[in-house]
Amino acid sequence: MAYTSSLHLSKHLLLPKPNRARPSSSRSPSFVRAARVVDGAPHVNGHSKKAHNGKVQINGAGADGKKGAINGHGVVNGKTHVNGHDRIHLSVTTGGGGQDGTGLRVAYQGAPGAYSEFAAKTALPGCETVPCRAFADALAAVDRGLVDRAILPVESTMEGTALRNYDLLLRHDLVVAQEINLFVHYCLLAMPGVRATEVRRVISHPMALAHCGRALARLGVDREPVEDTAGAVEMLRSNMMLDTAAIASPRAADLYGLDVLAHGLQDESWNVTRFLLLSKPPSPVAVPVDADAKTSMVVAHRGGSMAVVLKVLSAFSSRNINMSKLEVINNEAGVGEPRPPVMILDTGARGAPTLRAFPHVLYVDCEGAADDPLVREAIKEIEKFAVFVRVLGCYAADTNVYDLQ
Ligand SMILES: O=C(O)C(=O)C[C@]1(C(=O)O)C=C[C@@H](O)C=C1
Repeated sequence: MAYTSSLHLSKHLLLPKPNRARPSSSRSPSFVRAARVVDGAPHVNGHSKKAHNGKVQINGAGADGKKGAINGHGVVNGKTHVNGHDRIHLSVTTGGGGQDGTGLRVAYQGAPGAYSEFAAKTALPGCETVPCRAFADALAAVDRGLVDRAILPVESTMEGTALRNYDLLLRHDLVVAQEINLFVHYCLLAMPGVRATEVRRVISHPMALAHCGRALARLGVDREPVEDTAGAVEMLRSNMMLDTAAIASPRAADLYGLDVLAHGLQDESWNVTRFLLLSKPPSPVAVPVDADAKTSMVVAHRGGSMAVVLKVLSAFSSRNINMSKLEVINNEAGVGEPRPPVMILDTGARGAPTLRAFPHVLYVDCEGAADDPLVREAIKEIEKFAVFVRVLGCYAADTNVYDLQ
């Protein structure tokens, strides 16, 4: 049987902790933190709103997504909000997310205007972004030393872990240097003058189509996946497609001069994607002394029972180490429709790094630095019963969620 189960996370994605003071950067005024948390509830524009069912409200978009909506279609500032979410307006202007990116080249999948590009610019203000046809090309560009970093989306609040991107990451001798969480606000874009009623087909990245499934069903349009959201917009523009719309960011609309037919197309109002910035080892970024560290690893085991999951949990919990992600992958051969085993580059292998196949794998993120004595002990304990452990990186935990303005 092939299955994945995920106990991950996203406490961090959903409920970011109060932020340590970071210097704001004037270099990237277009990115803001989307939510700050005080007392465990996200604050947007200084308002903390918790719905009666414990879900978070943003700018009045209720947990049922219906506030301000007429037949599920809200209209705010004259724009249609298909899923009833108000467009999120933020007044928190704390600047870019991370380190100075001046002089750094960051590869991303897609055309200019893709969410990955925004995430890279937020994480490394001032960096030069390098578009690539596919994520594999972006990672290969780091491998070959053509760029300094690649950016890879690895999970989203709506879809969980992006397994295909993890597969890619594990095949390379790269380390996680930084993380960044981006609020993903989807718009429906069309050629200037095209009306919503004229749209027969919607094109976008498969993840964007999945995140907007309910809205697209309501619109009753055909869906076609393409490589990335901004690529879809570029395609509309260059082919002058008048019966087709694209799902992409409001920034992509500005960049390519398209009309925004609707905002807030995502099925869930709280739609956050987590990206990792990857570099060649050793990581060029030291975790600042005043920052919380996070360590990501992959653990391969013999399978046969879920007891190993409990052992991993116990290795961390017995040392009071918090885990922020645990993804369980079991790809057994011969039953049902198996997924192929996970291929992991064994970077510690004698001689050249070797690709090894593992059907039973766990993806783990924990709080703490890889060289913290307790984290080291936990990993040593796991190594006793695991077949293979590879630390993917140790980096500063960034619990902020950033938004495009
Ligand atoms: O197509 C883009 O714009 C991307 O950056 C890729 C991607 C993804 O692969 O998840 C990134 C964020 C959004 O969730 C949608 C698509």
